[in-house]
Amino acid sequence: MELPLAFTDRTKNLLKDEYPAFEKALREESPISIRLNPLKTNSGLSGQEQVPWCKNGYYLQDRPAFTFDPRFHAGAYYVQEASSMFLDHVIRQHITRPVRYLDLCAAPGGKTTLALSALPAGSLVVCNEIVRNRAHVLAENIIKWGNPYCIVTNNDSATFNSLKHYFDVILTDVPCSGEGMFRKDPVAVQEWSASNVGLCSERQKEILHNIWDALRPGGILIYSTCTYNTDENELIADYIQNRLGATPLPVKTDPEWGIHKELTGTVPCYRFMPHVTKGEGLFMTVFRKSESEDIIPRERLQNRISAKKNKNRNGCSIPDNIRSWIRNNEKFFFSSNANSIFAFPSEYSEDLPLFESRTNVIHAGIPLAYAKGKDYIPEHALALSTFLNRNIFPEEELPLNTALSYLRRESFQLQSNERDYFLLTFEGMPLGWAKNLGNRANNLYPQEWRIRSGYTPTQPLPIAFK
Ligand SMILES: C[S@@+](CC[C@H](N)C(=O)[O-])C[C@H]1O[C@@H](n2cnc3c(N)ncnc32)[C@H](O)[C@@H]1O
Repeated sequence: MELPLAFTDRTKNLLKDEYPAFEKALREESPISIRLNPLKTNSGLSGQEQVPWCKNGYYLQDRPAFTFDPRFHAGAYYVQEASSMFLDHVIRQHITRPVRYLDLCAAPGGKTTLALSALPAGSLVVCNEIVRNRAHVLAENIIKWGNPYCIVTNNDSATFNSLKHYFDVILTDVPCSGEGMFRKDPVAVQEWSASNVGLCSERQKEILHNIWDALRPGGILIYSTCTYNTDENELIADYIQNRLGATPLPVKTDPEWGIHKELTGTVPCYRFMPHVTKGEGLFMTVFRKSESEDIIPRERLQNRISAKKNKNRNGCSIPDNIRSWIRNNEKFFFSSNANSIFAFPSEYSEDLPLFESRTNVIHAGIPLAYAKGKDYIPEHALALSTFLNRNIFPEEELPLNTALSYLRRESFQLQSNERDYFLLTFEGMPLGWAKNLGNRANNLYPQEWRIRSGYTPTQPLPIAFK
């Protein structure tokens, strides 16, 4: 790896005596890590080292071909770089009651799926991505994770400006110059320039201004980047303190984790660098918004919208049998939209219409079914939802080869002759639906999610759940 000269000059200045160790570590292999979905796997991983700052994070010894593991497609785990999992520690330390949480720059969804597992149960997560095709990848990962307390939007950060004091917590995992990805991604090295660092830091300030009003007084802001320079890190932390008037919120950490403290200024910052921490580059700092402003009651925002939008909810005619497709259905409200039926947690029945009217919602709650003629076809998201009622549909467990054929959307046959919608599983985990016609089955796996490679592994899967 040929590092840009301006980068080495700047970083030598910053790290001083530590620089040689840092550069040496940049030339070493990146550790591989995954984070388990506690709602889909209630165990740990056998024989693997745990990521110390994340309850469900594990290092792997090698990089398996995740694409050919059906459990990956079932949402049993997310492949995430270990340093990023520090968010788990921050959330568990500072957030103890259910919150309304915004993940502003969320695709592909690593930190969103983490928050969905780490936040107190009953929290609502709104995750947003500005780039349209990345927003769809985000929605795919949220659907696989299977937690219904989530809304996915595709908007510019300025859109959130009007939701004054709505969120209790906002994570801004901002676009940055990506120095922390140099070891994993050669493109990040090629695209780096000192002028881009300047552009990134201006954009970061603009993003922070855009969402600042949406955070309630007393609410928490988590700011993170995956870069090393201070322009996008400590200097932005100073800016949040001095220009936005926020108070830094220290995070207790274990010295054994090797987290580096701030390199300039006095705001407590948490720096992950490969010569001291086992992971890629990450910077994180946490603030509390001052309580001095009067809080705008959330109801005031909601009432303007919800009366009209909610007219059709709950009361609309949803067939009872479809309501029974999810567990604890008394905790959800049901709604239909064109030919589709979906469910959303009742305690947020006033919130969804707000987002539907102010943002571009591309996924919310649990899509249940869509009407085709007289038939209701179960949605793929229902198969992957952690609220799916497993007593409704017949199931068939697939061996590895057939599971991979199914995930490639190839045609295949089921053991059963029963004509019905079948839930297909691998090691007991739902993968999706097939409509069994007796002599053959229609593969209902989403076309755009299918595995595009014909390769089938011959070795047993290298990840062993306990
Ligand atoms: C560091 S990545 C987010 C990674 C994500 N949080 C995760 O953990 O998987 C930053 C994201 O910000 C998005 N982005 C780019 N420009 C933006 C802007 N002006 N405002 C908000 N987000 C932006 C990028 O498309 C990218 O998906």
